[in-house]
Amino acid sequence: MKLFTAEQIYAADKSTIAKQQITSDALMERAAEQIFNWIHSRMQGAPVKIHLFCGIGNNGGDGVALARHLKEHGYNIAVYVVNYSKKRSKDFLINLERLKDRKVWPEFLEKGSKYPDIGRDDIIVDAIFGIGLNRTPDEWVKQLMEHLHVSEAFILSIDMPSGLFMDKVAEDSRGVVKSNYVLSFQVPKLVFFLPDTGIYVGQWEVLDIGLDPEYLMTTETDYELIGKQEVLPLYVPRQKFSHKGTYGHSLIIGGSYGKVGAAILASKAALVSGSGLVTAFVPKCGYVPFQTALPEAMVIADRNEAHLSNITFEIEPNVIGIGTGLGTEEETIRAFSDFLENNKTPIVIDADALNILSKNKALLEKLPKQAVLTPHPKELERLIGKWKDDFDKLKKVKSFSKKYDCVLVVKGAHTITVYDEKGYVNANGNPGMATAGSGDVLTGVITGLIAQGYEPLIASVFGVYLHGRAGDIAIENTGYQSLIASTIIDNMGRAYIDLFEIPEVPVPVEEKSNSSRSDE
Ligand SMILES: NC(=O)C1=CN([C@@H]2O[C@H](COP(=O)(O)OP(=O)(O)OC[C@H]3O[C@@H](n4cnc5c(N)ncnc54)[C@H](OP(=O)(O)O)[C@@H]3O)[C@@H](O)[C@H]2O)[C@@H](O)CC1
Ligand SMILES: [K+]
Repeated sequence: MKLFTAEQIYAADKSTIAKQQITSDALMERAAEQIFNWIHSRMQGAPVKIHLFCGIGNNGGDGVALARHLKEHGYNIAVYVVNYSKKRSKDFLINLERLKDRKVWPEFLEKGSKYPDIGRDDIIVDAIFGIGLNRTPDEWVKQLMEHLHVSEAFILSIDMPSGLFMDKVAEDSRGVVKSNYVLSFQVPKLVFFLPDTGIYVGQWEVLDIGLDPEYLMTTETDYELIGKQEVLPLYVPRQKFSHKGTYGHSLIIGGSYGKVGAAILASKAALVSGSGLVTAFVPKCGYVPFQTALPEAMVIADRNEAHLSNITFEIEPNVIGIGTGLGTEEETIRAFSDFLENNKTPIVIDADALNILSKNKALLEKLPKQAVLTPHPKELERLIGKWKDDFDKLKKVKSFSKKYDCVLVVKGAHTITVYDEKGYVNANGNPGMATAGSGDVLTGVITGLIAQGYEPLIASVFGVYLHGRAGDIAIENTGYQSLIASTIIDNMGRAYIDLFEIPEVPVPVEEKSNSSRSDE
C-alpha cells in the first residue's frame, strides 16, 4: 500500500472531484457515511454518550457531518466546535447549517471556555485537525487535548490523531491527541509507523472513500507499506526439477567465544528460509557446538580458538551473512578488513560487523554493490550519526544508501528497508520479537533469500515480512514474553504457508468492501 504525502492526498481529492463529477461536499459526505457505518455496526444504537470535537476545516466538517448521521439514528451526542481560527472551510459551514437544521446546537469552544465534562465510559470523536495541520496548536487547544486525555474516555480520531503533522514531529507532545483508534481515509499515513509519531496511534484502519483509483495507482510515493499483498508477487515458487544447488549456498561468518549461538541462529534461519546449502565460518570453539546443534550446516573453523582471525575459505558461496556474534577483537577487525578488501560476493552485514564499519568508515567504500546492512537503532546511530527526529533519520539513511549503494534495513517496531530514495515500511511483527537473537534470525533469513536468487532489496523487504509474520504466528502459542528467537525460526515454514492461506475468519461483507484492517 502506498503511503502518500498530504499534497498527494489533496491532489487525489481534486482529481476525484473532477473525474467523478462530484462536489467536495459530496466527498465529505462519503467520508462521514463511512465513519458512521463503522461506528453504527459496532455500537448498534447503544446509548453511550459520544462527544464530537470538531475543528473548523474539513476534518471538522467530517466530524459535524458524522454528528448529523449519529443524531438521525438516535445516538446520544454532544457537539463542540473548536474555534481555533476564523477561516472556516466551505464544507464545514455547509455541514454546520445541516446540523442546525436537525436542531443540534454545537457548543463553541474558545480560549478561556470551560471544557465539557467527559465520563470515562463515554466516547470522544476527535475531528479537530486532519492532514491540514501546519503549525503547533495554540496553548488553549493543547489544554483541551489534555482535558480529553484526563477523561480516559475512548478516543476515535478521524483521519489522523489531531495535532499530528504529516511530515514532521510535533515539538510538544501535549499538542497531539493520543488516539485509541484512527479511521484514516483511503490510505494510512507514514507517521503511523515511525517511533516518534506512531505512539499517538493505538490502532488504525483505512476507510475507502472512493478516491480516484487511477491517481492512486499511477502516482509514485517515497514510502510503501508492506503487507501480504505486496510480498506475494515477490515470491518465487520452487521448481520440480531442481536440486539443493539451485537454491544457493549461504556462508554465515560470525560467532566468538560465548556468542556462537548467534551464528547458529543465523545459519538455521538461512536454511529455513530456503537456502540450498549453508556453511558457517566460526572460531574453533564453535566447531563442535555447531555440528551438534545444526547438523544440516557445514562448518569451517578459523585457526583461532575464541574469535575470528583470518577469514579465508575455498568454497564459493553466492551470498555471505557476516557479523552475528562476531565480537570486535583487534584481530577480528583486521580479518574483516582484509576480507572486505577481496570480497565480491553479495553480503548481508549485521551486529559487530556494522560496529566495525562505523569505526572504520573507509571500509564502507569496499562493500560490494547493494550490500544489505541491518542496524538496530544504536548501530544505525554509530553508522550515520545522531538525528534530530525520525524524518531527519530517514533523510540521513537515504543519503547513506545512495552514497554507498547499499540497502539499509532500519530495524524497529516497523522496520523500514531503504534503498536509494525509497522506503518500504513493514506492517507486521510484534513486541515479543524484541528478544535476544531475533536480529540474528533476520540476518539469516535475508541471506538465505539472496542465496535463492532474490535481489538484495527484494530479499530484505520479503525477509523482514517473513520474519515478522513468523513472529506473529509464534505468539499465538507463546504470548509476547515467552517468544524466543528459535521459535521465530520454527515458525518460518508457517509464515511461507500463510502467504497462500485465505484468512480463517470471514470478514462481514459490508466491512470487507469498505475497509482494510491494520491487524491483518
Ligand atoms: N483527503 C480527502 O480526499 C478528503 C479529506 N477530508 C478531510 O479533510 C481533512 C483536511 O482538511 P483541511 O485541509 O481543511 O485541514 P484540517 O486538518 O481540517 O485543518 C484546517 C485548517 O486549520 C488551519 N490550521 C493548521 N494548523 C493550525 C493550527 N495549529 N492552529 C490553527 N489553525 C491551523 C489550516 O488553515 P490555515 O489557517 O493555515 O489557512 C488548515 O487548513 C482531512 O484530514 C480529512 O479529514 C474529507 O473531508 C474527505 C475527503
Ligand atoms: K483528527
